Amino acid sequence: MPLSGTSTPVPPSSAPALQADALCVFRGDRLVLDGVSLTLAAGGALLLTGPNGAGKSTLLRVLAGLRRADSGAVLWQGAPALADPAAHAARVAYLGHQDALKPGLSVRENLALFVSAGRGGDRARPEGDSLEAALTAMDLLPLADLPARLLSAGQKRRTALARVLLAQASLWLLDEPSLGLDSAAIALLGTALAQHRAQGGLVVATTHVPLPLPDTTTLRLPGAADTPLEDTPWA
Ligand SMILES: Nc1ncnc2c1ncn2[C@@H]1O[C@H](COP(=O)(O)OP(=O)(O)OP(=O)(O)O)[C@@H](O)[C@H]1O
Repeated sequence: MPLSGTSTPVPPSSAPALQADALCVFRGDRLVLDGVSLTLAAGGALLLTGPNGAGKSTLLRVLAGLRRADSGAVLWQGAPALADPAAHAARVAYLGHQDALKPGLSVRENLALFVSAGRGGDRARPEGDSLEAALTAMDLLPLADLPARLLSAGQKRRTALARVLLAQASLWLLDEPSLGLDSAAIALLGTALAQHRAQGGLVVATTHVPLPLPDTTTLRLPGAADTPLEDTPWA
């Protein structure tokens, strides 16, 4: 059954910043996404929920341009988003399940490598100050000179989130961003999300737990065996 999630209404004259129309994706012989549509205006946030295997990460990767849909379209400001893959990559900051850090490089070196590789960025290029600001925003200054291989899971996640801040991209696509974070780090994530949205940035995030993200729309993907929480034997 086709699904759709729509953020706060936008004036009819202006196209939503991000739009997906009737996306269908097969994985193997299973139709994982069956006509999924969504719209998101500047400053908006969309939560993708649903059971394991429902297709949340798949949808996020399609929106990021990392995976092709079998049918349907992704639009940015009303135009096909993936017609120019480099332009789309520049407007996207993607956080996957893997934190993808170089284990032998320090936290600061990992972030500096990301900046020097020119990753992301449809906004002003980050300067050295931005790197320190990203470290501060994720409370990483005390860890900045530690090799990434020595970080805990939550510390690695905070480093990956600092990289999202550094990308200076309009569209944040976050796969379970709070995974492994303690309550203090979740509060930092909430602040970063709010600042991004206040500047007109967009957020699409998958999650199994509540996130510090007010005024969101939720799109629940049903998956193969969708059991409402209240119907489970332990609820
Ligand atoms: N490489 C692959 N080949 C075939 N099927 C795959 C592949 N990777 C994932 N899938 C299937 O695609 C479906 C959707 O996976 P996806 O990772 O998008 O789900 P999800 O909603 O993000 O799950 P979770 O909540 O566990 O993170 C699952 O049924 C999964 O088994």
